[in-house]
Amino acid sequence: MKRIVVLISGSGTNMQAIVEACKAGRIDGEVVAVISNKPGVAGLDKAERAGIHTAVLSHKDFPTRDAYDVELQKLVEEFHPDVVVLAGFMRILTAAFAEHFHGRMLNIHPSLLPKYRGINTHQRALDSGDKEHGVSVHFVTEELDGGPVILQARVPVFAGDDADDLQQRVHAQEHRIYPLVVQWLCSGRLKLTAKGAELDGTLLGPQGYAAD
Ligand SMILES: Nc1nc2c(c(=O)[nH]1)N[C@@H](CN(C=O)c1ccc(C(=O)N[C@@H](CCC(=O)O)C(=O)O)cc1)CN2
Ligand SMILES: NCC(=O)N[C@@H]1O[C@H](COP(=O)([O-])[O-])[C@@H](O)[C@H]1O
Repeated sequence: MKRIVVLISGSGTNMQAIVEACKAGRIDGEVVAVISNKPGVAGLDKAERAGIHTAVLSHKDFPTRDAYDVELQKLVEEFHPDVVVLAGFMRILTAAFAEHFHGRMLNIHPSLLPKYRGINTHQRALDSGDKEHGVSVHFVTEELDGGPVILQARVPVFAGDDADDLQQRVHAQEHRIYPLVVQWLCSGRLKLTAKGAELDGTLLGPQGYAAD
């Protein structure tokens, strides 16, 4: 049973999907802690209702990004994680933090990477007139949203959509694919090697696993 620590900054619906998958036996793991950089967010309530230890470490209490990440790394390690999951965690992590958890830290990003790294992805897709949008799960490296992509899911963009419409459509796919990838990592099927992301020993393409 792998130990999973989830980092959040907001509503925590992806964290909840992973917790539910663990409890249902679809992930060979247990979420042992949920840590937020923001106090009072709904994701903390969701975790507490699920009986999961929560902690808040506010970046506003630290003079630099490096100082924050040193403390965040100590806090995360208190729970002896096998896997660290970023689930709407809205802080850019330092190279030292990313390296410390190299190969065992995942992120979910609301775009079809490499398109739209960073934030505000739904509006950017709308502004570009994209007819397709989606979500990517990737390993976390120093390069922001640049780590090897593991799995993507696509959603259509309809005329009249606004950013909230896209967010809801993307969220539904996130809750479907993130638990899958977390299980691949927990079960040992997924590894980050010098060649990139490998699933069952097969190197994944630049946009991750392709079912067909
Ligand atoms: N070194 C890395 N850090 C992080 C990665 C990563 O791949 N490498 N993924 C992000 C998650 N993310 C998008 O998926 C993301 C989160 C936050 C930001 C950002 O610009 N944050 C600002 C603050 C924004 C805010 O508070 O609303 C900042 O940190 O100054 C961009 C992308 C997590 N970290
Ligand atoms: N750049 C990171 C980013 O924007 N991540 C996005 O934040 C949301 C968190 O929702 P949740 O808190 O309900 O899981 C998710 O849509 C995730 O893709």
